Amino acid sequence: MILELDCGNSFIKWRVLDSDSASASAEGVVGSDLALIESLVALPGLLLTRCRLVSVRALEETSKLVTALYETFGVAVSCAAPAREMAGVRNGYEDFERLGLDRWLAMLGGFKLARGACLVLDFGTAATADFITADGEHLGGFICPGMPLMRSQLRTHTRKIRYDDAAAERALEYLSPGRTTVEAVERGCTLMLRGFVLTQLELARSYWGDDFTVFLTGGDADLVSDAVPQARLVPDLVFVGLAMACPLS
Ligand SMILES: Nc1ncnc2c1ncn2[C@@H]1O[C@H](COP(=O)(O)OP(=O)(O)O)[C@@H](O)[C@H]1O
Ligand SMILES: CC(C)(COP(=O)(O)O)[C@@H](O)C(=O)NCCC(=O)O
Ligand SMILES: [K+]
Repeated sequence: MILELDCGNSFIKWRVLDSDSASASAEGVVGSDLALIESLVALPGLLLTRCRLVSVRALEETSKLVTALYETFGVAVSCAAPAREMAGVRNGYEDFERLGLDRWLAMLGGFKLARGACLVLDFGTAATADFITADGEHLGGFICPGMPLMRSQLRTHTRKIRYDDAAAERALEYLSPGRTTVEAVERGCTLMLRGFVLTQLELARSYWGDDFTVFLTGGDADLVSDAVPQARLVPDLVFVGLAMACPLS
């Protein structure tokens, strides 16, 4: 069985593939290395043969996790690394190693699925947009605060914005003007994300007309999907790219 990990700034997304790689036999989202190991240990009949991982965390933090996986499961870990070019996509950053690896893998996955120009939008701790032309040239992208960061900035820098997760979830059933603090903040931040999406779409249209594919991924992709009915919602887009960047044979 193959373990796949996507270590973002807030959460580790994991899944276990059967050895034929065809289907995920288990998956989850956890907040720490320890919680990951616990979830995996609790799986009946787990026999890991390989592991591939992408991380946007500090090298030291990632190394710790790699060591813990080796010590617990005896599994060697293959980590995605930056590249100037891969699978027909050319990294557009001045310094290719500085492009977030989750962005890079989502781009590889998107370009493979679209077989043409694409706009890849990822809604995690940060919200990111990346533009790839039909011949695989990465034009660059944009980074702005995602939902978790917008919330926590408001909370940290005001005296009176405080509410719990359950209230936050209820507040997002509608997007009409808020009549409580939680509604005003949750809906306001959601509209910021949607505004971000619409601006990226406008730019993509100015480059490619209607001839491009939009991908939505990341934990908060659902919050914006209504605003882009033509988009492909692909929650595991980073994992699609991870398999391309870390082939295991
Ligand atoms: N099952 C889930 N577990 C945890 N967070 C989730 C889940 N579904 C959606 N989210 C939301 O996704 C966001 C984090 O997205 P994610 O792509 O995991 O971020 P990152 O890659 O930066 O760690 C949070 O705002 C969180 O509330
Ligand atoms: C932009 C990001 C913070 C997004 O991280 P995430 O929200 O997925 O945790 C990450 O891709 C990153 O650290 N990138 C390096 C900076 C860059 O891409 O320019
Ligand atoms: K991510």
